[in-house]
Amino acid sequence: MAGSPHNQLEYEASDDPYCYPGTTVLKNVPDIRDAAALEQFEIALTTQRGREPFPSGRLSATHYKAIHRHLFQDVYPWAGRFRTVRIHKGSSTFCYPENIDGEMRTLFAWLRKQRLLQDLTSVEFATAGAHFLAELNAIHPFREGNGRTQLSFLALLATKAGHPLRLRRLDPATFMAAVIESFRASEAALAAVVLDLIGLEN
Ligand SMILES: Nc1ncnc2c1ncn2[C@@H]1O[C@H](COP(=O)(O)OP(=O)(O)OP(=O)(O)O)[C@@H](O)[C@H]1O
Repeated sequence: MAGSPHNQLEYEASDDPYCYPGTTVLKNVPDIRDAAALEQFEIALTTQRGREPFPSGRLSATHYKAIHRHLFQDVYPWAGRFRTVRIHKGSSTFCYPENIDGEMRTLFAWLRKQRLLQDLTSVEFATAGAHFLAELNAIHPFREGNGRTQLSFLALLATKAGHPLRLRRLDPATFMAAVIESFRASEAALAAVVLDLIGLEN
């Protein structure tokens, strides 16, 4: 999450049109050319935007884009728009750009069919919420900012479903390990993290 070490987690992309030529620094609104300075700016501005009310919506794919746009509007000119390049992290290759729109439609149709995960027990919500997060992460629709958008959206979903998240309990390293595990093998660890965030009170 914001502030996590980016060393081996950085996207690897050659000739990435999102970056300044010959660098891995993403082109950005204030035209910052230094990676560390950009990271600091990004954390500061997205934290500030994260404290503001989020755009309202129907918890749809369009709403998901609006949340990314809200968080990253000061940082990236493409905030709120799906990526057009292939990306991977470590050994995980995310959805090819030509399939993102269709995969997002399929995932959000599933979410609607599941009635936005309402009327579920805590354990049921955690299991379904983890599946939703795992799928979202496998799609990774944005060039940057997927983690923060995933969690912001899950928090909205959880509140609407009556299981508000206590995000102060989130341990970024545990969360990331569980997300990576969900990509490779099992969603169980991620469900346990979500359950811990909502508690067992209902
Ligand atoms: N090797 C990996 N395989 C699958 N998912 C990964 C891997 N490494 C990190 N992730 C997940 O990718 C998401 C982060 O994506 P991205 O870097 O686009 O978001 P961010 O908001 O910019 O970063 P962060 O979440 O670190 O603040 C997190 O959910 C993280 O757990």
